[in-house]
Amino acid sequence: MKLWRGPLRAALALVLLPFLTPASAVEPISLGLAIAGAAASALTGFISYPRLYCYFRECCLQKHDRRAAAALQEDLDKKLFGQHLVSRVIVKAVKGFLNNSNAKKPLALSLHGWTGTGKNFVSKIVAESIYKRGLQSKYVHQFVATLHFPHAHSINLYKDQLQSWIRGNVSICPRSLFIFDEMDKMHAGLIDSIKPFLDYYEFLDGVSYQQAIFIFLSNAGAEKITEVALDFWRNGRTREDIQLSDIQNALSVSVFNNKNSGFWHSTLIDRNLIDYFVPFLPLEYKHVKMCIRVEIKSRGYAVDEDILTRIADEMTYFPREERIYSDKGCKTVDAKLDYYYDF
Ligand SMILES: Nc1ncnc2c1ncn2[C@@H]1O[C@H](COP(=O)(O)OP(=O)(O)OP(=O)(O)O)[C@@H](O)[C@H]1O
Repeated sequence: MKLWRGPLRAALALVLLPFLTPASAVEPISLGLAIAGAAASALTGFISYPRLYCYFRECCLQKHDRRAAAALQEDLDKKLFGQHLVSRVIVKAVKGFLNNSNAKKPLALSLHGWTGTGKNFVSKIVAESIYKRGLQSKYVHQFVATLHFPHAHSINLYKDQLQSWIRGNVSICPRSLFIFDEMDKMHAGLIDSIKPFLDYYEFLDGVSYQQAIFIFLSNAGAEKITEVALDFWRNGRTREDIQLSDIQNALSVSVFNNKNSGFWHSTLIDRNLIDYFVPFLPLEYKHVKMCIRVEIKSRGYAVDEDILTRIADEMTYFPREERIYSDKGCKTVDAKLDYYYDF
């Protein structure tokens, strides 16, 4: 209870002072001064205990980093389906980074995969593991290429804006999280403007970026990932046999050479500033069913197995002959539920 001693004692003095002193002995001025002093002392005591203060108000570096790493593992294990590589890489990368007080560069993760396979979902889980308010946190910043950087002719303006947004936000909070969605729709060259922030500099103009986290999301490379997954399937090997080394190099090369990737010939890849390329495997029928089940439960309804199967059957699957992978992943599951359940 050491934490409380300072502010508590001051607050107690504030309340008890008029009762402990004979009424006649307390002049209005000294009473006023005493009250002001006690209030100030209580306030400074309160503010000087960051943990307590941050319990009520959001702070940079809010969660204890070890707790954040444990929460991340737990959430991914519980909520993410069919992505053994993702869970493994994200937990290792984020945990290692959060626990390293001497990081030489910010953490940069590039998430790739088919639509609806969980890239945004995982970014949200990462954000929530670090900041209680997750994506709503003032230290988490999300950019969507088609929304924030729509015009090719404004690329120089976007480069300046992007740099000053990042510089400004990291100056306020070193443990800022930046999420770039739709990288495959970003104009080539734009993302290179943030290269200095991802590099191994201790300080740039007095600001250190070494505690920041950058996450890039993209559909680029999805074909490559599917190719590997299909190869395993056709050779009778399980999905869980796929190792990161079976995909990662081919993925980074394909993203680098893909004119529509936003990373086309990017110096971020060229200079090895992306720490991990994280492959999201296409989701199978059984994973779609798991998503539907979660969605039904989250709406507070009893699971009707017939409806669940019907919705999963309605989704479309590829390749045309084998029909193994959902072409929308788990996207649109919630919309289909609205049709079957009379909410
Ligand atoms: N692997 C998964 N495990 C559990 N739920 C998932 C998974 N993938 C997707 N979902 C569910 O589907 C929703 C949509 O997925 P999400 O937005 O993460 O897809 P995405 O990969 O970002 O797609 P896009 O490339 O189109 O942006 C999620 O909010 C989540 O509810």
